[in-house]
Amino acid sequence: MDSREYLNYVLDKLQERIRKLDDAILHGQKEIENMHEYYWENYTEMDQYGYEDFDNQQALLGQVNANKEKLDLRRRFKKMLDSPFFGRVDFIYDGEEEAETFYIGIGNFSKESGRLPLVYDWRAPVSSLFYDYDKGEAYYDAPAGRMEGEVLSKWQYKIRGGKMIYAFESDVKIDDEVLKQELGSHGDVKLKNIIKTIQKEQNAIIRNTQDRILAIQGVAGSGKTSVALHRIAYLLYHDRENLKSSNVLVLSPNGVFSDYISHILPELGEENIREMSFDMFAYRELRDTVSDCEDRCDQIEKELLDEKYAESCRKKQSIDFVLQLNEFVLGLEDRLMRFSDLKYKGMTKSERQLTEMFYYRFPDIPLLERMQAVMDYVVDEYETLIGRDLGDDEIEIVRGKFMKMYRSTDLYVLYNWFLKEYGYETLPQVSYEKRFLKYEDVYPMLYLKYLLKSRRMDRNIRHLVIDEMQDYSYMQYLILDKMFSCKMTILGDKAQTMEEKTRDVLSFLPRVFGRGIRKINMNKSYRNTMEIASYANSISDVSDMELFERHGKPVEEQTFSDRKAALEAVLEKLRLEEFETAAVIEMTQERAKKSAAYLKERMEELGMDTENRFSVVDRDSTHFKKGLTVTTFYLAKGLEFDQVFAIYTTQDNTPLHRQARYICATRALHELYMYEVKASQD
Ligand SMILES: Nc1ncnc2c1ncn2[C@@H]1O[C@H](COP(=O)(O)OP(=O)(O)OP(=O)(O)O)[C@@H](O)[C@H]1O
Repeated sequence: MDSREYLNYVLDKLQERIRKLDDAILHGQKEIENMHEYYWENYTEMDQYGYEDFDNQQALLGQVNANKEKLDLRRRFKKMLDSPFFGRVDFIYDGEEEAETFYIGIGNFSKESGRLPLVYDWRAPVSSLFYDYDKGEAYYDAPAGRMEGEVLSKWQYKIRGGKMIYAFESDVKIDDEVLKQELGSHGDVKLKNIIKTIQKEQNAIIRNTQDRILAIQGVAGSGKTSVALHRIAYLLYHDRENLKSSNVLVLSPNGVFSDYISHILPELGEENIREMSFDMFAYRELRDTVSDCEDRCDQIEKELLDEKYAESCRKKQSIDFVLQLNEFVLGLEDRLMRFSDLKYKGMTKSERQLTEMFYYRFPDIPLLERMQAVMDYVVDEYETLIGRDLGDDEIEIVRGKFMKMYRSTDLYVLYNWFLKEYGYETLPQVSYEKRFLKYEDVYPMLYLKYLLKSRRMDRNIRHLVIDEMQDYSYMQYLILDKMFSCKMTILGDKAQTMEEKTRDVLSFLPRVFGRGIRKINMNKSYRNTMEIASYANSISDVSDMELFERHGKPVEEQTFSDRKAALEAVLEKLRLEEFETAAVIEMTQERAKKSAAYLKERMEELGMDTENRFSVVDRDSTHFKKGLTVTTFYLAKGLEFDQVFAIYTTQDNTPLHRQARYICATRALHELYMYEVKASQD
């Protein structure tokens, strides 16, 4: 059967299965309704122990789940009606006479459940032949062992609306053609799935299951984020027993980024995963100590204005600072405690007895939790003696007596002791409501917290993805190591560090996570045209980057006498009819705000649709929209746009500004405009 016939055959079978599923789902829904009805009619008469009630509930739950599975399946098959497969491999197993044909698509599909697939999921073992080999000897690893043989041919297809647009036998060159088409297209607003064109080096990362921690240093646009998400989809597919979407957490830079990537997993047939920014997590963890904290955006804005500020921040995240905190906590054992005799009704313990217990019975319990352990022990002993449990009120009184033996349990106060002792400027001594923590102190305080109290690790998380790894400090990694002992995919690009110097976290990660970490480099860039990538690299002295051969317009550099003139030029060059996305990227929030106001007004004057095709992305934004986005370089990180207009002033010439320009430039897919504003005005 040739591939067109095969397509029709698969479409036919898909329709058939969808029809069957429709019936089964309807039947299931009726069943659920009947069960509900039965329950409400009979529940007063159900046996007094609740067994029947329980059985009914279980049966209902079972039916609901079964129906949900069918609904998911139907959704997948309906999606497959549009494009059931995109690839094919003809493979002859060693020792066999005839080749077998494997069609590859977004999900598995067979005529009936349990039958051999007509289409194989791109994550199935056999599908790796498609990504890893051209014609010739090949193998894949199946659950039963290694399957060796020869790839006789490989095909690629474009199918839309169930119609074959093209089909050709592919070799390396044509592979590149397809990739070029994919990369050259505009029409996607958010990050797209890349299953049709996953490259060999990317596939190795996606299918890596043996390493506990995978750290990927990849140049801008090399597909790190895409690969990390496809890797999660792959792991979910292969380890369904142990890994559910809810077990995966992405530490992402901000809410817009989360939205930008949010559809990929659902598109690949998986449920979405949880995401969170580390700053948000830190803020939540410190909420009972301080009433508010600065975040990374505040810090970058300050660093742009004052280079010295950056220095002080860096100092407080350094290895030396960590060592000082460790040393401080060692000394704190004595300094923090003031033991005294304890007496409550018949419960008595001398100062000496309590001291001994504190130091010798529970030495491994973190300092701020140890007194509770001593108390539990003493109370337990007393309750056995009197033959009854103490009431809640009594326990509270006893707890008060024990806790008084700490000079302070307030993390804010203890951190201040540390700052004073080691010669740093201390925090103002104010009440909780007025405690506002600068960004430079957020993670040191959190680190101190975890030295003094056991960390509350989320056991439910089995895989952690850390994107933009270069933005996390040594101290932040130590905290992450204390919180999570699960598998991790860590990815980033040292050239995109948002500081004056690039930060190569791979140099210290093994020190934090131990030897179980596997480092991988991705040097080929796919996002930008060659013109844009070469321009960007010249800003940041990046030289070890391989560029994908795709050409576009030259980068336009222009200097303007004032901001208004630059923004007018943006309006002139903006081509929202042709492109889906464009961005004006500014250095600071304040400037982004002003430019956004100007642009919005002017776009309205020009009759453009600002309601649907204009948005401002600031630190509170949670959505990424099509059209023109006005934002700052630090929020644009990780995103991409068809047209990018970077706007900066002549005075923006610190190393950090240079880094910022690099980040702006690498966001552009097709066209890049670098606009310098001459005057010192903002
Ligand atoms: N194999 C591929 N096939 C098709 N497109 C790809 C492939 N690899 C990467 N791309 C595209 O390249 C662009 C960059 O991908 P992605 O955002 O994942 O890279 P990144 O390394 O995380 O980038 P950055 O660090 O610069 O934000 C995206 O448009 C993505 O779809």
